[in-house]
Amino acid sequence: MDKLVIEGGKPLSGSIVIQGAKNAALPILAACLLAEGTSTIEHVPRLLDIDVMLNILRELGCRAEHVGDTVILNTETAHTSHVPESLMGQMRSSIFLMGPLLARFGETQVYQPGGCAIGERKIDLHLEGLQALGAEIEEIGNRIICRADKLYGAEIHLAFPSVGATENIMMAAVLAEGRTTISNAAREPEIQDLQRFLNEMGAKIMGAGTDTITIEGVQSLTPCTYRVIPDRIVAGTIMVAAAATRGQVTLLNTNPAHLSSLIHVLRRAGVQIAVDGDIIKVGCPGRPRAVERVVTAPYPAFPTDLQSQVMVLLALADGVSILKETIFEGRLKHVDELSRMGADIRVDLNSAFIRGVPRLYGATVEATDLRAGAALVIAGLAAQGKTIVEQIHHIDRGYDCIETMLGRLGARISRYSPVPKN
Ligand SMILES: CC(=O)N[C@H]1[C@@H](OP(=O)(O)OP(=O)(O)OC[C@H]2O[C@@H](n3ccc(=O)[nH]c3=O)[C@H](O)[C@@H]2O)O[C@H](CO)[C@@H](O)[C@@H]1O
Ligand SMILES: C=C(OP(=O)(O)O)C(=O)O
Repeated sequence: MDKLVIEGGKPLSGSIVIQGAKNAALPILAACLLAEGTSTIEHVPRLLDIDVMLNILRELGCRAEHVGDTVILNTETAHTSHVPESLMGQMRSSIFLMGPLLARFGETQVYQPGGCAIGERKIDLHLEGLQALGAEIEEIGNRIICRADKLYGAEIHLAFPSVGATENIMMAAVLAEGRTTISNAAREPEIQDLQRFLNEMGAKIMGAGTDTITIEGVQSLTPCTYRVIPDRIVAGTIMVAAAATRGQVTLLNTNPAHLSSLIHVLRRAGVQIAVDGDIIKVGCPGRPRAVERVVTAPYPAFPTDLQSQVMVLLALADGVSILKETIFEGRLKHVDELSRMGADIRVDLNSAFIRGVPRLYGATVEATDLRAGAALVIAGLAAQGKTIVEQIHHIDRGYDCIETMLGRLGARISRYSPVPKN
């Protein structure tokens, strides 16, 4: 198993171009199935999750190439709507295939998706949405069989603004007969990106970015060329790393509007941030201040995917902060690892009470999930001494060579791969 070895204590400095968004690219790649032919998707990061998505698409009969950051995907040859269990289990985003496969083939067989162990992560809202469009769903153990000779537009109210359920319903409804309305829809920027992509293929969708999305079904879609938005979570991770190491970093190719809740929190912590078009400059010359209360919630509120990274900054801040996680019930596992590095954090239910310490100390720690892993890397960069982060396959799901990216900013970080046995 690969590990990251970090010599901490060096402020990050320099500039960096932000990769394309994993959480936008994954549903867009699945949505390519809706149009038979070759789509070209640009700005697709090179990540484990993207590899898994492309492998699933190949298994379905598509031809997929990932050259640089461009994916060329021919879906014309797709011949099955059955996703193998072993591939479904490799990530959460495999569930995005359900809507497009149902819309294209009139039936699909999938399994419960895998992914990071950050909570129960049910898929009931996905299934209820597809049922409302006319699908019959049979669950046999882990297996889910979904059938609909035809899909019909419907009014769907989500009990919770689930990102994945909103996207799956959009993808299924796009070829349904009539109008679908999703109320209490998720408003994340990745949903707006999916709307833009589907509309580019000929769909008629309005309202992404608000809590009501309207989809007028169309007969067919045409493949297109599309560029994925920048990854706001990777950008946010770098911003926090710059602040935690008291460095000075310029981020290029960002969408600052997508980061406004983080920018607000960082400014409250005393971090200096300047925004100019798609450029964000972050500097933190002194010790950050505690932030009384940060609560994760659906967009545009503070994102759960940046909770663990910001915890590291608050662990080093002057004073006591409270960080409350409201999206995933199991997303505070990094607290134990940060405590091993000297952080003073107490967890009560879904809230972390963080008493800032002047410094963290290097230790051997384990990434328990993707963003927890990113947080431990930030902690290692800011800490005194050597940190070894294990189980970094989680990090590789979402960051395109994190060590190269941080190395360009002056970080002393390297990947250790065990020598293969003969
Ligand atoms: C690939 C992708 O885009 N992943 C993101 C997506 O995940 P994902 O789409 O899985 O997140 P959701 O918004 O669906 O989940 C949010 C909450 O709703 C619950 N829920 C969800 C669906 C459902 O059918 N039933 C149900 O109860 C989940 O258990 C969780 O507690 O949004 C999350 C919340 O912003 C992010 O952390 C993930 O990075
Ligand atoms: C939780 C995440 O991803 P996924 O939904 O793919 O598990 C994430 O990107 O932080």
